[in-house]
Amino acid sequence: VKIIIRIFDAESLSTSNALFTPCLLQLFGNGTAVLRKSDDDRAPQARFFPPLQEPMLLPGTFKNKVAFITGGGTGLGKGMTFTLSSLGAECVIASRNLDVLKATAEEISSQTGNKVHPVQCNVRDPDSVKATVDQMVNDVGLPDVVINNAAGNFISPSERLSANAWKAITDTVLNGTAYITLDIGKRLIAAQKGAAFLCITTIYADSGSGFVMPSASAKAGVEALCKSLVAEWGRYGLRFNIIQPGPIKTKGAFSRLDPTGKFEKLMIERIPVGRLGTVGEIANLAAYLCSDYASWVSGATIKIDGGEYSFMAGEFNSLSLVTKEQWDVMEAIIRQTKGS
Ligand SMILES: CCC/C=C/C=C/C(=O)SCCNC(=O)CCNC(=O)[C@H](O)C(C)(C)COP(=O)(O)OP(=O)(O)OC[C@H]1O[C@@H](n2cnc3c(N)ncnc32)[C@H](O)[C@@H]1OP(=O)(O)O
Ligand SMILES: NC(=O)C1=CN([C@@H]2O[C@H](COP(=O)(O)OP(=O)(O)OC[C@H]3O[C@@H](n4cnc5c(N)ncnc54)[C@H](OP(=O)(O)O)[C@@H]3O)[C@@H](O)[C@H]2O)C=CC1
Repeated sequence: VKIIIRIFDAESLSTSNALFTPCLLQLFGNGTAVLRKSDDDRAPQARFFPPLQEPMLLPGTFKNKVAFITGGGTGLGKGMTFTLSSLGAECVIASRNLDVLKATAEEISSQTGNKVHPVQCNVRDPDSVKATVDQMVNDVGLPDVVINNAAGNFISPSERLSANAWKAITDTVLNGTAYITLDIGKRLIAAQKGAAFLCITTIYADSGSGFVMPSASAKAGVEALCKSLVAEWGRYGLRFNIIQPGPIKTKGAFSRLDPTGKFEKLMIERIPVGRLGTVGEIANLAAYLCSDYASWVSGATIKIDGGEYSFMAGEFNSLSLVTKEQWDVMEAIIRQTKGS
């Protein structure tokens, strides 16, 4: 990309045509205008990749199973709860806002006919976690499925973060996952009961990411926690897997990560599939990983991001935004070049 900018900056290409402006964003903006048929929220190729949302597993896959989902009242957690409940699970959803949990539980159980239990829980507080798990054990017993989905996040330059901002995110994401996993795990081990654990992290758990530094640090820690327990707790009948979603337009995430709405377009431009992911797509993958069809899957980390991570990783992948006319110009320059 740097090469192209230099080329377009060259005097030999001096022109008023905006296509040759020496500005990365403008270059990409023009490329996008070419790619986009309209100003909707999908690129044209998205028509090849329709999001199928309905539960894909067989009805009854989770019959007689209990699933515990943190953050199950909203967004992806709500979607996973709906799918598991549709497939027969009795779900327990836990987060801080009991009114939201109650509304979600009512909505889902009325659609699926299976009970959903709302339990207030602050995963940052180990005593609250213990009380929540006590209540679940009392109401429905120990879970067969545990999904660590609750999270906190917001974009901010790291130099603006207070110690408490770091703590709010890392306590929720990393410590919260640890408190839930240790509490439920110990009880499962004592009861000699197997279970499938799933952690929802994100694609930047691998790479780190500026402007969400506490979240990136905590999500990487969650992945290390999971992978450690794959090895250590397999002998107790416990398996652990990780889903790394790319961008999915939930209110919780996008209100904090794209507060002006300007970033969404940029995300779609770098997603090869040409659209954001959907809640139903995450829910189907989660259901599979937590089902007995995935009994032999432990220690898997699955990216579900429409190819965004690969796109961002490749040095020259942004060239996919260069138009045919721009390629004609560049090819001519390259072919004229002789020697080094
Ligand atoms: C796009 C592809 C990849 C996407 C990945 C997505 C990952 C996600 O995790 S999305 C999930 C988003 N959902 C949530 O965050 C839901 C829960 N969030 C919250 O409850 C809040 O946003 C928060 C995390 C801030 C926690 O709220 P709480 O009421 O407990 O804390 P506060 O007292 O409000 O804040 C704690 C300290 O953080 C400072 N702070 C808050 N917002 C900002 C900000 N925008 N910039 C800088 N600092 C902020 C706040 O001032 C507090 O610090 P202090 O003043 O020092 O006490
Ligand atoms: N949407 C996206 O683009 C992506 C999301 N993710 C991950 O997906 C998961 C779900 O995010 P999403 O659905 O988008 O966002 P939401 O904000 O809807 O979900 C976060 C949930 O966590 C709960 N939560 C937050 N803090 C606590 C706490 N201290 N104790 C208990 N529960 C808490 C919230 O409920 P309450 O406020 O009631 O406590 C909320 O239900 C997260 O792990 C996120 O990191 C990963 C990649 C991309």
